[in-house]
Amino acid sequence: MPPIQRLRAATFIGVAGVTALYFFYPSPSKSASTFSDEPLSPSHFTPASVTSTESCGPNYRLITLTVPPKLVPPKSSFSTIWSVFIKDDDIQVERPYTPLEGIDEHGNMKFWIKKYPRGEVGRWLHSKQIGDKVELRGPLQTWLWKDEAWDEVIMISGGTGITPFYQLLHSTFQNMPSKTRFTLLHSSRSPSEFPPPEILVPLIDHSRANPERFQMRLFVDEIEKESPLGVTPQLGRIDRQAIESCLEYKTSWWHRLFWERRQPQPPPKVLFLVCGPEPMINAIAGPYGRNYSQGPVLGILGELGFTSTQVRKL
Ligand SMILES: Cc1cc2nc3c(=O)[nH]c(=O)nc-3n(C[C@H](O)[C@H](O)[C@H](O)COP(=O)(O)OP(=O)(O)OC[C@H]3O[C@@H](n4cnc5c(N)ncnc54)[C@H](O)[C@@H]3O)c2cc1C
Repeated sequence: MPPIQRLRAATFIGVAGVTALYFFYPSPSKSASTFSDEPLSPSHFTPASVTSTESCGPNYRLITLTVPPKLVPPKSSFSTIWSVFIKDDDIQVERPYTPLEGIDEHGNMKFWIKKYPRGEVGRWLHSKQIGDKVELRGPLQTWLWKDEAWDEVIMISGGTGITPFYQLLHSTFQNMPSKTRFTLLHSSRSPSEFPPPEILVPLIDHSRANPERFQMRLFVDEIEKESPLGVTPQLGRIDRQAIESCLEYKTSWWHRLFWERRQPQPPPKVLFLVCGPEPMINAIAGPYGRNYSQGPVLGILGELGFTSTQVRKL
C-alpha cells in the first residue's frame, strides 16, 4: 500500500476507535456500583422502594421513594437545592430528579415526575408499582442556596421546573426567619397541568399568611376549565411586564416619603433563578452555553440589564 493510503487508513482506524470508545465505554456514573448497606452517596447507587405512586393529571405522578432509614446520611450532607440521579435499569440510563421536601428521617423522598411521550426514564418511573425497587444516587448539588446573600429572589419556572423552587421554599419556610423576599412566577400550559395541591396549597397558604415575604403568580397558555384551589392564573406567558412588576419596591407611600428620603437605601440585591423547558429559559435568560454552562444573560433579563452574577439558569 502506498504511504499516503497507509496514512489515510491509519487515520480512519484511529478516528473510528476514538468514536467507538466515546459511545461504548461506560461512564463512571452509570457504571457506579450498587451497595445496599452503605449510606446514600453520589458515588454509588442505593436501592430504594416505591412506597407511593399516585396520578395527578394525564402525564404526571407524585412518587415517593424510600431508602432504609439506616442509610440516610446526616442532615449536613444535604444542602438546598439538591437532586438525585435515578437509574432506569432496563436501559441503564440515569436522569436527575428533585425531592420536593428533601429526605426525612424515615428515608422518604417525594417527587413530582412528568412523563414525556418518547421520554425514557419518566415513562419507566410512571410504570413502577408500590414495592418495586429503583436505584438512585445522590445528593447532587443543583445549586447552593446561601441565606442572607440576597434581599430579593425571583424564581421563574415552567412545568416541573417548579420542583427545585419548591424544595428551596419548603426548606427556607421551615428555617424562619430569613430576611430574603421571594417571588415565584410559575407557568403551566393549562390549569390541568398545574402542580398538584401537595405543591400548590402550601405555597398559596404561605403567600397569604406572609405576603411581605413571599408572593406567587401563576400563568397559563390556555384556560380550559375553572382553575382549582381558588387561584386565578394570568393568561399568557411570563413576559417583561410580569418580571418588571416584581421589582417595584413594595412599601407604603408614607414610608417612602418620610423614611427613605432621609435615609437613602442601597439598591436591593436581586437574584433571578430560572428553571423550565429550554424555550422558556431562552426567552427569559438566554440559552445555556456549551456543555450546559450558564452562557451569557440574554432574553428579557438581559434586556433589563441583569448580569451573570444576578441570574442563574438551573
Ligand atoms: C437538576 C434537575 C432536576 C430535575 N428534577 C425533575 C423533577 O423533579 N421532575 C421531573 O419530572 N423532571 C425533572 N428533571 C428533568 C429530568 O431529569 C428528565 O430530563 C426528564 O424526566 C426527561 O427524561 P426522560 O428520560 O423521561 O426523557 P428523554 O428520553 O430524555 O427525552 C425524550 C423526549 O422527551 C422530550 N423532553 C425531555 N425533557 C423535556 C423537557 N424538560 N421539556 C420538553 N420536552 C422534553 C425530549 O425532547 C425528547 O423528545 C430535572 C432535571 C434536572 C437537570
